[in-house]
Amino acid sequence: MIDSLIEKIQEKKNPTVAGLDPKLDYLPEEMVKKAFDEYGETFKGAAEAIFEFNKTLIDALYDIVPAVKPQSAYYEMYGIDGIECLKKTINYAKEKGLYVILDAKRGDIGATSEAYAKAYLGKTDIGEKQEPAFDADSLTVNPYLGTDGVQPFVEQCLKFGKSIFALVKTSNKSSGEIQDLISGGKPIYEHMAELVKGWGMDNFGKYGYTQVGAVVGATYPEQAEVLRRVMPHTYFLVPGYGAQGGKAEDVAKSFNGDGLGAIVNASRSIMCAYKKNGGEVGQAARDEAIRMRDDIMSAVGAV
Ligand SMILES: O=C(O)c1cc(=O)[nH]c(=O)n1[C@@H]1O[C@H](COP(=O)(O)O)[C@@H](O)[C@H]1O
Repeated sequence: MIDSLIEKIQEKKNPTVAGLDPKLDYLPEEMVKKAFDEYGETFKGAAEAIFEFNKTLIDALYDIVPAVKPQSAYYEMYGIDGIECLKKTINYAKEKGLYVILDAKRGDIGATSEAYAKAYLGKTDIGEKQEPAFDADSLTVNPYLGTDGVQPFVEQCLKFGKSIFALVKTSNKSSGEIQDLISGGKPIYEHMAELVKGWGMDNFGKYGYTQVGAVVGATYPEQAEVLRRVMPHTYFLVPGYGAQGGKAEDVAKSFNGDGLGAIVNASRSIMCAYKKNGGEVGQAARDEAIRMRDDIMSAVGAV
């Protein structure tokens, strides 16, 4: 439920999410060496090192951030061992009370989206039984296949109390190639915003937000301002703060007047803070997460 994310944001007074996008290069050398000494230079060794890194980050952050966002690609890279590490990371974060937004940007024709939706948010049918496979709280979804590709995710959200964030205006430099094209007098991302709004219509939570959120990049503040008006009841996931250059005053455009409405992601700037600022991984990540929280809160006002 988006309500559960909102409550965690309010409890921590922090509208930010820490991205868990772990490349081996981001890990301290001794952490990688220890795992390689035990398991060799193998996917298993890499996955063990990454889980250790994620645990260190989660332990350092869970009492100050409401959510984490593991990016699936950084785990898929290490095959089955990487996927297992992703699942262990999801479980560990949930045990620590964090809301887990799995960033896998899924989306396909309806039938295949249904399989993705069951895999990541709902439960898989096995004979008479149903088992959760990944059991994330939320999933990023690529909605550019249209309504039939998104509806199965919405159904699983309603059935199992989950949420999704659909890509509307992405943070990357080429996002305008398609998303900014004008059609029928307005940009494609605005058409997408109207669809996202419609998909969420039937399921408002108690704080007035729907289970169908939108991804709106921190790097496009003018567009965010428009999108905030088009989708007043939609929660925004705002990536692009920090490493991609988004600033607090930029992300502030994605919030509503009540200080709710958006959660801002940073991955590299938190994970790799120890490389830039010195100190150990966990403490440096915590210091950066606190700095980011205070920076954004001062631009947004109270949560
Ligand atoms: O869906 C996302 O999270 C996402 C959408 C988008 O438009 N831009 C974007 O950067 N992301 C993700 O947000 C994270 C940004 O990471 P940093 O640039 O290291 O903070 C990565 O996991 C990206 O895959």
